[in-house]
Amino acid sequence: MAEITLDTVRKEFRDNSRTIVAVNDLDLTIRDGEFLVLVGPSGCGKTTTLRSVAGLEEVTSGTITFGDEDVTDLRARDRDVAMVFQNYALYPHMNVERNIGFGLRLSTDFDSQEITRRVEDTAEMLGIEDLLGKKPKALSGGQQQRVALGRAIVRDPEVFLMDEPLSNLDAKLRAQMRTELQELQHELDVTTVYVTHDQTEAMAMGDRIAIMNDGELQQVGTAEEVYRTPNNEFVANFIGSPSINLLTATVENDRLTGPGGFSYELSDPAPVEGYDRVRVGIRPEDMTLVEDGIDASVTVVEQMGNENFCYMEMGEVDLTARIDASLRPSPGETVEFGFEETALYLFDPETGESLKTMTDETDVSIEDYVTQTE
Ligand SMILES: Nc1ncnc2c1ncn2[C@@H]1O[C@H](COP(=O)(O)OP(=O)(O)OP(=O)(O)O)[C@@H](O)[C@H]1O
Repeated sequence: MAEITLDTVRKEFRDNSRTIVAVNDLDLTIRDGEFLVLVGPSGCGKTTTLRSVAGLEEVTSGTITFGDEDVTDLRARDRDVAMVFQNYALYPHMNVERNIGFGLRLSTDFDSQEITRRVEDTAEMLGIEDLLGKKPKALSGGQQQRVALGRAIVRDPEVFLMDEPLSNLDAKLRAQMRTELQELQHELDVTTVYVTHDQTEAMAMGDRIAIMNDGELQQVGTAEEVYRTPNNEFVANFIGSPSINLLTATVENDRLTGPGGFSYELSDPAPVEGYDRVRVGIRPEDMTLVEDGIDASVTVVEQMGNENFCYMEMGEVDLTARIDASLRPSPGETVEFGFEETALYLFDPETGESLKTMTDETDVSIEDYVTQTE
């Protein structure tokens, strides 16, 4: 087991005469035994960060340590890590047993009895002991993914690194494998870094989530922390599905005034003191339709089964509210919406920094959130 520390890790690529900063002085600690999910939009530097931890990229500057050991200059094969990629990279001509044992056979550390024992134990752990004689092409996507995992587990590494390992699976299997992988990781207690661009997957799986944008770490925290107390507008907007509603409002005394008649009097104006403009965020799940709220015009209502998504316009701002399944306003109808002030997010209009610490007083738990949005 190992705690992984990235200290001011920077990775630049040269592309013709241009310098691309893929990872910009990243500080991050992954705790011993933790399942940390690295998430962010395409090109934000997730894979480069993971490959740097693996030793597959040489960092431009900064240090990476596993426990007390500085591994920055160690080659990949001298770091005790196992990687699982989205393309399973199984050897097509080898059966499952040989695929799982391949890495062990290359090493001089294991005799054939030990290899057989380890492969059988791993296959049993993954529920694929009946498939040991089969070739990859005879396996389903989920089974192939288990074999790829088996190849990583069998080595009993200090660190697991996974890059979108479930992205080739269909939605149902992906959801099932998420749970299995999480259970397995907790059972094995191996420090794990898991990369995905899917925030729902990140929320569902990570002990903690590290959100990156443009090579920079935006926030690290539990699902609940990044959802309820985002550091900035980027995190608030990236986490949540459908996305948070955002608008710019002017501030006059205690009153926020925005597009299309948005008007709201803050009972606690302290966060916006000194601002004449702020960015306001309201999560779709924090909005309710009420009788004496703020006007918006309904455009579409999407029925989701256990609830409805109500899409609306308020001046030039598009809004989404998650409303009760029994409520079905008609397109074109003017409705009124409300929210609790504690559920309001406020951001600096220039820097995007959060202006308030959210309190967790709304009734949507993270568990509800994850199941509802799948
Ligand atoms: N070998 C390379 N040479 C030049 N530029 C690179 C190289 N590898 C990555 N980059 C650039 O570095 C930045 C970060 O890329 P990276 O693959 O780490 O992002 P990512 O968040 O993993 O994206 P995705 O989710 O699309 O895989 C991008 O701008 C990418 O184009």
